[in-house]
Amino acid sequence: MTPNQHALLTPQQMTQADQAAVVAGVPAFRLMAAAGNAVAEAIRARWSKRPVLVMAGPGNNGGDGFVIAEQLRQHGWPVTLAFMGQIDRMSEEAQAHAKAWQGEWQSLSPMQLEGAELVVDALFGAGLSRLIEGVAYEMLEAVVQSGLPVCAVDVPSGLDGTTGQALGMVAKAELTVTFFRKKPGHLIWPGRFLCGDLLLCDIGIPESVLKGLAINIMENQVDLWRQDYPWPQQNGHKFHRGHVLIYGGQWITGASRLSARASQRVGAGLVSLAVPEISWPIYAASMLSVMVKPLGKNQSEQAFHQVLNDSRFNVVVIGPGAGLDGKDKDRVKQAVLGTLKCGRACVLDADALTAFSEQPEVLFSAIHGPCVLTPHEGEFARLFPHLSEPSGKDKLSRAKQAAHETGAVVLLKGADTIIASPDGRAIINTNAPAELATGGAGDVLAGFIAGLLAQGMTPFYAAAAAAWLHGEVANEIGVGLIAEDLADALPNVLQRLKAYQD
Ligand SMILES: NC(=O)C1=CN([C@@H]2O[C@H](COP(=O)(O)OP(=O)(O)OC[C@H]3O[C@@H](n4cnc5c(N)ncnc54)[C@H](O)[C@@H]3O)[C@@H](O)[C@H]2O)[C@@H](O)CC1
Ligand SMILES: [K+]
Repeated sequence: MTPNQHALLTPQQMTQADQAAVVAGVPAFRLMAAAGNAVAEAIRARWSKRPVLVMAGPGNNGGDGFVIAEQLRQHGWPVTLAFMGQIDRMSEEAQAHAKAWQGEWQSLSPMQLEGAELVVDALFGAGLSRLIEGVAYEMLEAVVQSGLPVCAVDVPSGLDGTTGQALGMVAKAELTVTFFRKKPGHLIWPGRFLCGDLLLCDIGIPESVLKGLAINIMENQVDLWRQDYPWPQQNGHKFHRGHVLIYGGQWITGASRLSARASQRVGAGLVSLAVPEISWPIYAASMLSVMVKPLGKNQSEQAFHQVLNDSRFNVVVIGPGAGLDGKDKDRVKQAVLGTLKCGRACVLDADALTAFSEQPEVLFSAIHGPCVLTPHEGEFARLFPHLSEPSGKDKLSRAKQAAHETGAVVLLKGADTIIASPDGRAIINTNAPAELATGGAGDVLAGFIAGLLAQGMTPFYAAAAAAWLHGEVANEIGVGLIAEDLADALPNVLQRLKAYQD
């Protein structure tokens, strides 16, 4: 991935960026001044003049705090500065800014909240290295209890900038001001919630420093995959736009139909559904431009393999409504293994994942080609029990590890959907509204991914583009959304995307 404005830097990479900027000739003192000034400006833009408590910690986050305190004081704000640490053990630039602070400071204590109407949280930022304990814990706890608005500098103190997890205690911010690039922890829950509104400020770090950082985490934005987006070509033909084959179940017939419509809407040239003969009339009666293939009377576990022999199908979707009862489960497993064996690109969702929960390694060892797994947390836990939530591992690491172990692109769903590639890259999706948590939305997502894969996008970018489109259509529809609406709202979103592209 080419690092751009959507690159996400871990706190360690941010520190490297900071050091590289200094090497490139930007004095550390100036960076800190710019950071503090940016926060002070954001505070003045958001809040009216009021008594403010600035909590400054022992590192450079605290250094920023001294700059903010002085800036606000110069603009006539009543400022109390509560410091935790030793000035003479701070970095040179932080010491210089601490000396430039014209007021007094007191040792950090919850007592200082008395009379404050705003709290600036500059205790710990990128340098947080352990659980919040002791006086810092008591202070943050008192801030939470006070209910006062908080402006966090870089990250709310106690929030791990890499994982989005709280280490001990975090006071939720109303506004978080960060610098140069966002961090993954700003976007992953609960981090996204704890940051409140996030403001990204330029503090004079040159873009060139990005080249020296091995950046492999990005926020999902159009610029990431717009070059690869498969717009229909004037001289194109439906056979150039791929043919998606979707496995339909016997009992739950809506799910795979939602996937089919989504694949069509996102531009697949042709879409076919392979369904049990007994359910064929239901499928066939409700689909017009989707071809519906009956899987034969006996519906043996091999029936799907015969359909797969047709090499025009270049992408296969298995899972939505596939079924897990009785023989269904074996049929689903055989369909998945057959698809993987013949090297077809595939999207495996829902029942296709759960079908392997007793023997996930059978699935994993069969994956050799382009494959996207789209679990929600429950399905993920069944396939990767060692990586499930109680493991204590954060969502980004879990998705990355799962991609590494399986060789598939793993799209781990949620408000902060993560798309992880086996090569270590990851994209965090941020545009999904709460309305998307509704039955059938995942089936639509699987269809979007398959439709993009069929048109030649790579699995990683197909999954990213699909997740973004999915969020965007949901935002367009808003409250009252049901899964049926999603595919049909896509044309508007695609037209806007195309206009932006042109
Ligand atoms: N990276 C950049 O480009 C810039 C960074 N700046 C600021 O510098 C910050 C990073 O500074 P530092 O690397 O000094 O790190 P921090 O200021 O975040 O904290 C490091 C200090 O906190 C202590 N500490 C860590 N976790 C603790 C815990 N749980 N309890 C008690 N003490 C703990 C460490 O021992 C160390 O003394 C950024 O977050 C940002 O606010 C800005 O000044 C300007 C530029
Ligand atoms: K902070």
